[in-house]
Order: sequence, then C-alpha cells, then structure tokens
Amino acid sequence: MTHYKLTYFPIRGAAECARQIFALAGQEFEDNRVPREQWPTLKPTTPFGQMPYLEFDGKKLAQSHAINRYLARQFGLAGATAFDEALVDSLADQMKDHMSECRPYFVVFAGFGEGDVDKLRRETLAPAVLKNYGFFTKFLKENGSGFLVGSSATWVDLLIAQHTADLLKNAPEVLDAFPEMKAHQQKVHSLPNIKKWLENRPETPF
Ligand SMILES: N[C@@H](CCC(=O)N[C@@H](CS)C(=O)NCC(=O)O)C(=O)O
Repeated sequence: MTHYKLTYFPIRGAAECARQIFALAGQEFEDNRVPREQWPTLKPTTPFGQMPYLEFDGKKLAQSHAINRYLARQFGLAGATAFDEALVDSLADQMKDHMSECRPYFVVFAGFGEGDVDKLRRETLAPAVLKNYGFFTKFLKENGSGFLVGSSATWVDLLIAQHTADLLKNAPEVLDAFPEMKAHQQKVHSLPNIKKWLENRPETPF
C-alpha cells in the first residue's frame, strides 16, 4: 500500500487542505511537521526550495495546489466531470488570488512584519473578502447542493471552508454579508471525517 508523507512547517498554512483531503478520504498519511530550525538543511533537497511537498512511491511533488489536485483525483474529490474539475480548479486559483490580495494583512497578523493590523484588516482584508466571497457565494447559490461544485464535497470546499473558519475566528465582521458562506463552512466542517480531523489535529495559531 502507498505510504504518503506530507512535509510542512508545524502550522495549518499551505498544507492543511492536503491534510484534510487525506482525512476526508479516510487515507492514512505521515503528517511530517518540520521545526523552523531544521528547514535550512531540508530546503536544498526540495523541488522548488519550499514546503509543502508530498513523498510517495519514490516520488516527490511540490506546490500545494498540485498536491491537492493530485490527491483529490486519487480519492475522488476533484470533481465528477472534466468540467467540474476545471470549475474546482478555477475556484482554487481565485482563492490563491484572494490570499495574495490579503497578504499584507496576514503578514502583520502572523507577526512576520510590522504595520497597523486593524487598518490592514479594514483596508486590505475586508475589501478582498467582499469581492471574492461575493464570487464564491454566487457559485454556491447557482450550484444549489450546499457545496461549491457538484453534489458532494471537493477539495476546494475544504480549502475555502478552512479560510472561512479562520476569518470567523480572527475577523468575523468581514463575513457579515456572507451567511451562505458561513453555512457552507458549517456543512463542510460537519462531514464526519473532517469533524474528527478538526477535533484531533494539533492546535496551531494559523
Ligand atoms: N506556491 C507555493 C508556495 C509555498 C510557500 O510559500 N511555502 C513557504 C511556507 S508557506 C515556504 O516554504 N517558506 C520557506 C522558504 O521559502 O524558505 C505552494 O503553494 O506550495
């Protein structure tokens, strides 16, 4: 049987979606969380000098969305048709754009840079959420199943629901206009395997 080893820093960050794909699929994996001090030694051995990366069957795969997409295809969580897969990918890419737009806020929020976090929350985070959660809500409403694409959960539901949960914890007011996205987060995080993962995963600030 394939042994999957997912390597990343000891945070949720860019590896959490892959971890949740394993959880939802009921697939065992090695959740290798590397302390920051060990990273300089590891960095030159990775495909692009960054984490996360996934190892299995003598192979190494980097880039979080490539990992997510690969695992989702393996476990039937990528979308039911070629077009659904493409829709899922488009939402994931939009989510990546959203994270880039919010980056100045997250850098200060996470303590990696200096700045006025409240100002950034109002002037950077809130407008990005207003724009992108508007798009996501439209998909949700048009799809009608409670999931973003198709009739069951895909990896992009996991990706976006985790971000929604983080916003609800740290900046809930930015989601005031998005009750459907809050219901989506509840629905995704109530899937039994995901609920179990959330209850048992290591507690980290982000
Ligand atoms: N586009 C990449 C970005 C990966 C990335 O930014 N990784 C960061 C941690 S979130 C990293 O490895 N930083 C350490 C470094 O660059 O040396 C992905 O989505 O996997």
